[in-house]
Amino acid sequence: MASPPSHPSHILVTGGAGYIGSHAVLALTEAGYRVTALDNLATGFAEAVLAPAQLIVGDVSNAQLLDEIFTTHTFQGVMHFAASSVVPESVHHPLNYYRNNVAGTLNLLQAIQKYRVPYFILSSTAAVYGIPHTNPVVETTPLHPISPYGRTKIIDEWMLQDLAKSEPWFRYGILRYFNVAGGDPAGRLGQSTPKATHLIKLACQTALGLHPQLKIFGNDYPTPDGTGVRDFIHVSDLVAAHVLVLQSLEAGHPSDLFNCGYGRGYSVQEVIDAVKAVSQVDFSTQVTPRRPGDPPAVIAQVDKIKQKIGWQPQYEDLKEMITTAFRWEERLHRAQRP
Ligand SMILES: NC(=O)c1ccc[n+]([C@@H]2O[C@H](COP(=O)([O-])OP(=O)(O)OC[C@H]3O[C@@H](n4cnc5c(N)ncnc54)[C@H](O)[C@@H]3O)[C@@H](O)[C@H]2O)c1
Ligand SMILES: O=c1ccn([C@@H]2O[C@H](COP(=O)(O)OP(=O)(O)O[C@H]3O[C@H](CO)[C@H](O)[C@H](O)[C@H]3O)[C@@H](O)[C@H]2O)c(=O)[nH]1
Repeated sequence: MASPPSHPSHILVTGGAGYIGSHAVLALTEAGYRVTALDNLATGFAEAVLAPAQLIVGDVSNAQLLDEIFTTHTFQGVMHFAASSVVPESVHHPLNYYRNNVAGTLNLLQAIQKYRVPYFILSSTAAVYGIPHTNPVVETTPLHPISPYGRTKIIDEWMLQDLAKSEPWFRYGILRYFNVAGGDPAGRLGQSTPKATHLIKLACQTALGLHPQLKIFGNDYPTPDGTGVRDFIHVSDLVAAHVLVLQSLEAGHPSDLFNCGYGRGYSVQEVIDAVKAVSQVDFSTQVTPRRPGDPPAVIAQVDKIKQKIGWQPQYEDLKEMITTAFRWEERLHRAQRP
């Protein structure tokens, strides 16, 4: 982690009460930044915004609120995590996704233009690539999103790129996350997302007896063991990348776009075996048909982020990542028991 600057920049973190945003708030605070989170608590939790960061409860779509926030504070940068991000939900309610992810981001960018906030970091996603024909996926791989969610994130990327072309004082970093998992290794934060659909979180919940069994969505993929393969990145490594990208913009580097993963894949079966080993529970699984829209394998090419901003992951070990997720899930489980 970089040493704290002598005059801390003030960073606005939208979605700062959510899973990844709350870890970013913590990483920014530890790097010496002053942090304010803006979150409507749709899927986030006020207690996830750890002091001394401040939370403003409100919506990025509220232009009047943004006027108030940007006139009472001077921000040097914005990290924009606030979004809706459940792929199947985006298929059933596409306009809600365009409203929250596109209109919300547009509203925020209009305020950023009005108040001249120089640095912006966007949460994008591997979902912009759709079903990759080859792996690993490079940043220049053509974009073929297959869900409204993925399309809303491409539109966000385009808005940023066009704004930067028209405003020379404005620079951005776009981070395309692959599969994010785990929690703060010191146990202060984790993934509390309600109704999460993510494999590692669901497997940990199943190990704790919260689900009778874990479904394996297809074992007939053209992969070594037939189950889907994904590139899992620990949330603490991901938010460290955000801080480095922000610092590179502050140091004068140009706008850029980066994949965020580890460049290696684990299969669904390998993840399940690792969760069983960590939890020491041999929970039940059931193979079901493939989940519609799931690519067989998605693995990031991550040379660019390593070479350009010197990002070095610390938590690549799958069992270590799962251990942090499992410990957080145990804590949530204990807190919810009468
Ligand atoms: N979790 C992943 O695997 C993953 C992968 C790729 C990209 N992403 C992206 O990362 C970002 C964070 O995702 P997450 O997993 O932490 O999800 P999350 O749901 O935990 O966090 C999103 C946060 O944004 C808030 N929010 C949503 N709409 C808002 C609005 N209009 N105004 C203010 N706050 C609002 C929610 O209350 C929540 O706290 C999202 O942009 C998501 O698309 C996540
Ligand atoms: O109960 C489950 C849940 C998942 N899976 C499998 O596990 C793998 C990972 O699935 P996740 O739902 O955990 O993650 P996705 O790869 O579908 O999607 C995640 O990564 C995407 C980028 O690749 C998007 O960013 C998206 O928002 C984010 O949820 C897939 O092969 C899926 O079929 C199961 O077998 N059983």
